[in-house]
Amino acid sequence: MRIGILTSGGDAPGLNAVIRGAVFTGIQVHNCEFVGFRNGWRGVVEGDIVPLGMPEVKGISKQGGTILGTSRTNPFEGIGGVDRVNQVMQENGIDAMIAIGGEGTLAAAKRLTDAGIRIVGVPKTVDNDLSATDYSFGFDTAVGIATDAMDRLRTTGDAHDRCMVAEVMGRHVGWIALHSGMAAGAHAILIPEQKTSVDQIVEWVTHAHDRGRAPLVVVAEGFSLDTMDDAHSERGLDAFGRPRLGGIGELLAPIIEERTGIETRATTLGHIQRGGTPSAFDRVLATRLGMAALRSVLDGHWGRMVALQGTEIVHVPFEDALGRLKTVPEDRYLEAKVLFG
Ligand SMILES: Nc1ncnc2c1ncn2[C@@H]1O[C@H](COP(=O)(O)OP(=O)(O)O)[C@@H](O)[C@H]1O
Ligand SMILES: O=P(O)(O)OC[C@H]1O[C@](O)(COP(=O)(O)O)[C@@H](O)[C@@H]1O
Ligand SMILES: [Mg+2]
Repeated sequence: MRIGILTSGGDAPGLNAVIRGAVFTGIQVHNCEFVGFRNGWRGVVEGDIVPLGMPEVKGISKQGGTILGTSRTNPFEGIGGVDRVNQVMQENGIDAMIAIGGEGTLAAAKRLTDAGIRIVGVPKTVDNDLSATDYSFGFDTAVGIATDAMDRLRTTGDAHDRCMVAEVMGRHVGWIALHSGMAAGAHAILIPEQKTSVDQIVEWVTHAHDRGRAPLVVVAEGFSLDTMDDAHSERGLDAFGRPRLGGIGELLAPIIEERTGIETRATTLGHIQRGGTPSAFDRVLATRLGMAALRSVLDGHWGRMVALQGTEIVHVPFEDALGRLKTVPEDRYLEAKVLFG
């Protein structure tokens, strides 16, 4: 069998380990052949294909980014569409595809599978917001990087007796903020799921400071104060019409400083959280997902994605991952909240 692999959407540490897991098992155990589509669906639509054999995947599971490149191209736009995808697959002798990507990638994969194209999905999200998988690769790495950054912010905060605000990723959900904030002993964790007042934040910061602490406030980029309708966005829309988030930490810092009288600094971690080498956990998870995706292809599980449930890798229909975000449940937030202030 000849299988095409693509990575689509924002990158996440572990993409290369998924590719290696699938290619290694496919070639060594099942006599499959592979090609890579370059830059996500764009490579599918444009027929931009590269060889993908053992030499290409050697040693890549520890590499960040994706050896295939990625994009946010919609395969139904421009010259794309079902007929074009079928044509490129036929011309290149490709029997099936493994699509690694986020909700949009899987939505595209579902539409193509509904039209008869043979696709298996692998969920990708650094924010950990896809339903039907307990964790996605990249999330553990991002939490590790954010926690390390907060440990560092705490020592400089202590030295100057300052309040430090750390802004982390999390467009719609606060998983990275919740986990890294808990790990680093934050005095307040602000997430998109829980609108919060300035008064409440000021109370937590003041209380921590009164106990002799340099307060650490962790805020997800998608967080809104209770007075805001939408997440803070001051840099317009991206090429796909989504508001560019970022800057809520910088917005909060002067408010906290003015209201508490404690000197306050904000740091935005940004794409550092997505770059570089994946954690051991993410390498193992991603490798297992890649291997399972290959098994799903061999078993003909079209229209399904592999997922982690508990400690098992299972496969679920694309629709189970679509349309419903995996948000931080109230009880997980309340559990963390006990530690605030
Ligand atoms: N219903 C859809 N059909 C086809 N393509 C889609 C659909 N929804 C989104 N996409 C495409 O998938 C791209 C990648 O999105 P996604 O996989 O969610 O990555 P990310 O979450 O990192 O942005 C989107 O930018 C868009 O072009
Ligand atoms: O800068 P980019 O590539 O547009 O992406 C930024 C967005 O991607 C994210 O990192 C989410 O990525 P995931 O889709 O992997 O969860 C958000 O936290 C952030 O808003
Ligand atoms: Mg996403």
